[in-house]
Amino acid sequence: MSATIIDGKAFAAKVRGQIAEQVARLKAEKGLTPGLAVILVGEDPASQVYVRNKGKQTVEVGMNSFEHKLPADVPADELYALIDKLNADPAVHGILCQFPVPPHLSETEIVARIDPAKDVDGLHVVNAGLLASGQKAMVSCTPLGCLMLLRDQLGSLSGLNAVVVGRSNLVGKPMAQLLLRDSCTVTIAHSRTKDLPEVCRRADILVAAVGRPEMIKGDWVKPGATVIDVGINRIDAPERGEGKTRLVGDVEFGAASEVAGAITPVPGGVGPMTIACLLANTLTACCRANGLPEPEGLTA
Ligand SMILES: Nc1nc(=O)c2c([nH]1)NC[C@@H]1CN(c3ccc(C(=O)N[C@@H](CCC(=O)O)C(=O)O)cc3)C=[N+]21
Repeated sequence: MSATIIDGKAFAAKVRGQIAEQVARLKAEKGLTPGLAVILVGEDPASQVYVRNKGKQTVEVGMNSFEHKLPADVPADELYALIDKLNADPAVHGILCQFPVPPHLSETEIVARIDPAKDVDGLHVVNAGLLASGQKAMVSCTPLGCLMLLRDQLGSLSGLNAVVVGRSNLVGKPMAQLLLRDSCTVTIAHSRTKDLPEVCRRADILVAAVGRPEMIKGDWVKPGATVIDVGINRIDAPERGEGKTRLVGDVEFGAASEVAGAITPVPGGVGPMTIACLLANTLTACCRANGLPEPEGLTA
């Protein structure tokens, strides 16, 4: 038996199409253009690529993209002054500071400085609290993207056993909250979990977000389960030639896809959904800021 491969790239393109339609309507009917500000500190090459892709896709769906590049040694005060300015700017509906930042800056303090209503990463404690207490929040892009893929694949998630491996504030914890909200029975597991393979084997929905290449083995997967692989790990690929690398997930894809009912690949799975949901969150923030109804099909 071979699993359905969930095409996150195609699904993300569809979501971006829906966003573009709603952005066009917002412009025509209300004269509003959603705006996303992205702050990049320093010149990390991988971050530069991500930020460029985000900017490109933001413009493609008809939104305004504001990029702010700061030197690696920017004093914290200057960064905060920029965030304050963006918080106060009515043309900016979403603010994202690309992580990681240089060690003299604190990610926690940066996130705390962003207006929760503009926190399209969903990292502010106010958003974490709103989500946990079942209220309207900004939800982290990656878990939101995973939820969209799961709903598309399974329809109702009600009553299913979901196991989330990983407990980060960015993915594991908000993912668990969203699954709980969709009436799953949720287990949050992690690297210290006793009998992790056994816990994973009980999962109808298995979300892997540990950041360790191919840690989740094929025989940890329940036959027919839906597997969402959040990991994006670059590993050496000497078989492709000297010095070459390739991307793998947190799941041993080959073996798992023999057992699972459906599985996301890496690349082409969750990654593209993360950026699509960043745009979705920016549209949502714009609607909320202007007292308009929530965009359709793009929120948790
Ligand atoms: N404040 C903040 N928020 C973030 O959401 C954030 C961040 N900082 N820092 C870096 C990570 C990483 N991240 C990715 C988004 C999309 C892909 C993606 O689209 N990946 C493609 C291609 C990957 C490739 O070819 O390199 C795929 O999986 O198919 C990957 C990684 C968002 N991040």
